[in-house]
Amino acid sequence: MSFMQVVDLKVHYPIRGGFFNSIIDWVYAIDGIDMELEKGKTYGLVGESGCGKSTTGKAIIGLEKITSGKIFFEGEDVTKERKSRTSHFHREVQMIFQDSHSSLNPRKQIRDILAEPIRNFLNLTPHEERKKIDELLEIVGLPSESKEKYPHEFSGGQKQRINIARALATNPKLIIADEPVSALDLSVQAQVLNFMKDVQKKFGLTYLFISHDLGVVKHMCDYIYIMYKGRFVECGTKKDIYENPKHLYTKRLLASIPSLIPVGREKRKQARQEFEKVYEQHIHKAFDENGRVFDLIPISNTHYVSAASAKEVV
Ligand SMILES: Nc1ncnc2c1ncn2[C@@H]1O[C@H](COP(=O)(O)OP(=O)(O)OP(=O)(O)O)[C@@H](O)[C@H]1O
Repeated sequence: MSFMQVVDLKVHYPIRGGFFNSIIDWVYAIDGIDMELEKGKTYGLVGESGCGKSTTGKAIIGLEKITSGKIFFEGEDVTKERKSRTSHFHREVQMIFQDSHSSLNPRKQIRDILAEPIRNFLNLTPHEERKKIDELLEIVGLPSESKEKYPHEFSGGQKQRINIARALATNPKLIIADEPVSALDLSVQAQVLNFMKDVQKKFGLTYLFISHDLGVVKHMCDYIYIMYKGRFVECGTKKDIYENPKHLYTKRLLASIPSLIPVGREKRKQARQEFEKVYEQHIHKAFDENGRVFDLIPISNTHYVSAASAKEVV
């Protein structure tokens, strides 16, 4: 039994028009995709804007109406609409979105934001609930006093940590992360990505990581699906995709990353030597939330990772 399986999934949106507002055409947002996710791994879903990535995430979690196909979670058929899915599914599968700000209710204190999923899914006493909220804040590296505050009192990176804390509140097994760092400043992106990796290790989470950025996906994912116009044109391990891309579209996407981390053993060796030489010039200093300095290195035009993990990859 696979952890999660998506079979021939289609989501088609009708386009209405004319005098009677009848259906005049269809958008084939997802047009027959198959996926198989294994527990504890990170899967990347990559492609350019409009190719159907977000629709895939939303269809899996039940926020989009499925035209046809099947979704199985731990052997259970969960293809039906979200409201008809079991509370087991709602508890075990969570989603975080790009816009960390608008996904937090500005009128609620952090304590109430985190209490909501706890009250919906876990049967805790008020004392246990308070303890759980403190634990969640500790996991995401925020001080306990944060629970008295409101979302506007936090930075973008801290807000995304609160979103992650909320997603973790129900002890999920799968987190679908839709562009979780693309709205954040570059130095904060690396912090949040590395933090997500730590949380994954700690709780054995599976991630479905949606991104248009192959640099970020390379840093995060074990297995990658390349999406183009509602279909997968290629899928494979990180090594398959980056070292031996088959489809022209994947090659084009890869070519668009001016990467410091090239493909192929020989080239990597050269790059390591080069890396050591130019390390000092490429390094960017950043500060974490506790004011500690750390080094960042660019992996694409728009994304940075910590220099320590870039060294590992090169
Ligand atoms: N509710 C809707 N009604 C009609 N068309 C839609 C709807 N939602 C999405 N679409 C269309 O479906 C296609 C896929 O959209 P989707 O948001 O999944 O793409 P994406 O790959 O996530 O893009 P981005 O990276 O820009 O978020 C697009 O052509 C989009 O315009």
